[in-house]
Amino acid sequence: MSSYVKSGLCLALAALQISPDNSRHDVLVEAKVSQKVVQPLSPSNDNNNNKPSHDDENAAPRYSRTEVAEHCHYDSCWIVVNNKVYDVTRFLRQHPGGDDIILEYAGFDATSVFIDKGHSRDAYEMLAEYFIGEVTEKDWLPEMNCT
Ligand code: HEM
Repeated sequence: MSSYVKSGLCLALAALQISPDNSRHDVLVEAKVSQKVVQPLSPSNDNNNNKPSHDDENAAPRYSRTEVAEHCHYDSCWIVVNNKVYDVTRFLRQHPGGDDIILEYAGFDATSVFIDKGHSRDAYEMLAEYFIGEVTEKDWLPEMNCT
């Protein structure tokens, strides 16, 4: 698939808020259908309780899921895990599970798959190195437990 076509596809799926494996879609639809605001769960730090403050000028950059979806390429690969945005472009070639498996989720929410694969503590620590910001509050999804 050409990168031009893939870009378009990523953006279209992002507009519909659908992950490649559809795993996080139900959560969002359920939250919207029940007209409940998704709990404003803070993207907690892996050390926990480092809640972002809106007044904090040094707060991490915020990205909408549509912005994240633009980074769905080998040359620019962002993923979301628990409402945090990671630029894992530099890591693709180092990934023990191969680059393809991450690229499937490039531009998308990879929370379920990252956690379900049972990554080690080391993997979580590595992930933290690629943190670049947080998802904008309107696009937050309920967090999943990492343990
Ligand atoms: C995007 C979703 C991802 C998927 C689906 C995925 C999947 C996998 C799989 C299947 C393995 C096992 C490889 C094997 O048995 O040989 C693995 C291992 C590993 N992955 Fe990922 N991975 C993802 C993202 C990441 C990210 C973003 C990082 C860190 C920045 C990472 C770090 C590691 C590490 C360190 C291992 C070695 C085993 C461990 O320490 O847990 N992975 N991954």
